[in-house]
Amino acid sequence: MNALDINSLSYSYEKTNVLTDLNLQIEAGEIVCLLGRSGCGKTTLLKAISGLIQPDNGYIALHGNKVSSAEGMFPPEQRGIGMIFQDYALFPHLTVADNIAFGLRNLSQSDTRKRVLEMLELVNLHGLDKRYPHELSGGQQQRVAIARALANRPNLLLLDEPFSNIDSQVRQRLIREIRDILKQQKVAALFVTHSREEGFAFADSVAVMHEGKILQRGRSFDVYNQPSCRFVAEFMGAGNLLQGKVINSHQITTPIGVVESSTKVCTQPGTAVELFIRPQMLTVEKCLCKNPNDPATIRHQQFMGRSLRTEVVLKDKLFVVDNTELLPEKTAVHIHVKDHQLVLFNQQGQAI
Ligand SMILES: Nc1ncnc2c1ncn2[C@@H]1O[C@H](COP(=O)(O)OP(=O)(O)OP(=O)(O)O)[C@@H](O)[C@H]1O
Repeated sequence: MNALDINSLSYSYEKTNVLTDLNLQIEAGEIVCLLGRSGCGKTTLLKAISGLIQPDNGYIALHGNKVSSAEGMFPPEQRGIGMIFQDYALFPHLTVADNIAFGLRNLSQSDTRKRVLEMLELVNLHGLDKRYPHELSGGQQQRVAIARALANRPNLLLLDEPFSNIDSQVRQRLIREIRDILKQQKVAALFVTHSREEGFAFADSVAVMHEGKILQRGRSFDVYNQPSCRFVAEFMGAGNLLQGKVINSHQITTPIGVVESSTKVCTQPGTAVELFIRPQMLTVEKCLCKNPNDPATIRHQQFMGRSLRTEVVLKDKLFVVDNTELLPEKTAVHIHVKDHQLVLFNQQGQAI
C-alpha cells in the first residue's frame, strides 16, 4: 500500500489554479524529491498534504485512508505527518530534550525520556539534551528537528528545503546521514528543494513539477537522461538543443553534421526533430588544417574541477561542451557527439 496517494488533485487561490489534476504516489519507505521552479506550487502541495488547505477536486490518501477531498478533510494533527522546515522551527526557550518531547503525548514520563534518548542517539546528538537551540550549530539544530519529527513515528515526513541554511561543507554529510536515518526507520518522505544535486543525493526518485502538475516522475538518472519533454530536459541540467531531420532509423542530420543514435529512432525519415544533447555528450577536437571550412570556435572556458565548461560558437549558434583540455579563445575546433541514446523532441517539445 502506498504511503501517499494523491489523485487528480486541484486547488486554486481565488481564481488562480495552482494545482491542476495532480497525481503523485509514494511507496512505503520511499523518499521522493519534488523539484520545480519558484511559484510552481510546491509549498501549496505540501500544505494540501499536511491538511492546511482543502482541495477543490481529487483526493489525498495516507496509507490507504482518504484524508482530504473536496467533501471533507482530517485536521493536520490527525494525519501522523512529520514536518521539517528550512528554519528548523525549534522552540528557542525549550532544551533539546524538551523540543524532541514536545509532540509526544500519551506517553508516561519515563517512556518519554526513553524515547527522547533513543532519538538523540539516532541523530547522533547523544549528550546534548540539556542544550538550548542557540547553543547548537545549524546542522545540529536540523538534527533536533528530525529527531522531533521522527519521535512520533510519523506515517509520512514532509521536508521543505531542509538543507538550505546548512553550510555547504556540512550539507553533503548531513544529507547522507538523514537519508540513512529515514531508510533505517523505513519512513516515507516527500522532500522539496530548489537544488537538483540535493534531490539526487537525498531521494530515491524525483518528481518534476511545473505549473501545478507533475511532468515526470522517476529515478533521477532516468529523468536526467530520458526526459519526457523539453521543459524537464532543461530543468534537470544544461544541454544543447539542435534542429535536425531524421535520415533513417539511426541517423539524424544536424548543424554539426550527421549524428548517430545508439538506439533505434522511431520516427519517419524526413521528420523534423529537436535533439537535446548534454554538454558531457559532446567533445571538441582542434582543427588541424590551416583554413578549415566553417569551423566552430572556442568562446570561453570555465574550470569546474572535474572538467571545463566550454562555450563553442558555430555559425552564430552557441554550444556548451564539457571537455578536459584547456583551449585558448578563438581556437578552431570540430564538435563531435559521443555515442549515446539520443533525446529527441517533436515540434511541441514532447519526447519521441
Ligand atoms: N495565500 C495565497 N494567496 C494567493 N496566491 C498564493 C497564495 N500562496 C501562494 N500563492 C500563489 O500560488 C502559486 C504557487 O505558490 P507556492 O508557494 O506553492 O509555490 P512554490 O513552488 O512553493 O514556490 P517557491 O519555490 O518560491 O517557494 C504562486 O503563484 C503564488 O504566488
